Amino acid sequence: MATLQAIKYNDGQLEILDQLLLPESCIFIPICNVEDAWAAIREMKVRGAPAIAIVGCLSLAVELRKLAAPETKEELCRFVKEKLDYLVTSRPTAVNTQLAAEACVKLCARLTDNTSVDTTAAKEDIIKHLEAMLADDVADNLAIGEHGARDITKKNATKDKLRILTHCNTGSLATAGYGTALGVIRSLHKANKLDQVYCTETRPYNQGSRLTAFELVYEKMPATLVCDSMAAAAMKQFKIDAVIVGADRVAANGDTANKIGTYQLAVLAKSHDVLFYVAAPFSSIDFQIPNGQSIPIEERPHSEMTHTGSIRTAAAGINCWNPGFDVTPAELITGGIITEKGVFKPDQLAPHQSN
Ligand SMILES: CSC[C@H]1O[C@H](OP(=O)(O)O)[C@H](O)[C@@H]1O
Repeated sequence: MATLQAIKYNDGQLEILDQLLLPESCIFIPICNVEDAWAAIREMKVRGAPAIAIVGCLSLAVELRKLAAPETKEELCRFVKEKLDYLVTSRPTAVNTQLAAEACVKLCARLTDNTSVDTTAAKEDIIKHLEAMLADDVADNLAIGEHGARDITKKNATKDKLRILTHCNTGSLATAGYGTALGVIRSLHKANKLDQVYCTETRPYNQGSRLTAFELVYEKMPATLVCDSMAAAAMKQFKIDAVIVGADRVAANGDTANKIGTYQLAVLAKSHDVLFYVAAPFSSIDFQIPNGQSIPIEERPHSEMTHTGSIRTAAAGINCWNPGFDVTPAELITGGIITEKGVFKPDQLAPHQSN
């Protein structure tokens, strides 16, 4: 069975699954330009570190396909950089869009310097570069799945099947397909090594109950929904073998920003002697920052806490604190960081970065 798709892109036509309508409705909406993408990302119609970068960059490819080639490559690259700089402002914590923008700007510089490439050919090269992100991300996720499943199985060699707890949504709805942490869970399931997935609701946006549960039911994986407040009791009661979460930005030392609630799961995993893994492609690792203290944490609207849809569920007038993310220190990531290049100790990432 094919896994769910959050992003549809064919010959310059881009559509995204409006995740605000899940799980009740599966409705794709068109993204016709960078402004559409920015709004959809900010409103979290599409979310998930890799998916945000991919939708942003594909929206630029949509615009470039319609754009008459400018007079000069310098003009073309100014256009591209301006659009990418705007996209990066949509949500501050995930680093994927920033890294994708930097890579595209470097490509523009190489094309500008290459006198054998004219403006039209340069535009085509940039479009191809942006469009390749879809397939590259799926390939990364399949590799993450295999590396992660192998490592967890090896570290639980006496267990026939494994019990995994996961947080937020890190599956096909957060990426171009297959997923990161949920990709590892898919690979464990494929290898017939999965006893049960416990997915947390992940308040206040409920990525777990609305999105991860949707993916797990869709693919008939053995899964149980738990409230965020049940995590400690679940680890004790069900003897969880490992916690696997995603990442929005991993710092050079392995400190990891991920959905709010991740840090407390890491603390609980430590106290219950449960392995704690982060699953993330290198496109989520920011080697430009030394540790987690430099990671910007997005504050989301208070209405995400005080309302469920249009229904108020918190007392009017109460003050709120609604950070979208928290930072888990590297020393709590006891299982390691699962990447498309392998599983590494949190402080062992730098030697494996691409040049
Ligand atoms: C595949 S990483 C997904 C990552 O992004 C989520 O945040 P959001 O739903 O706010 O975009 C969450 O932190 C996940 O771990």
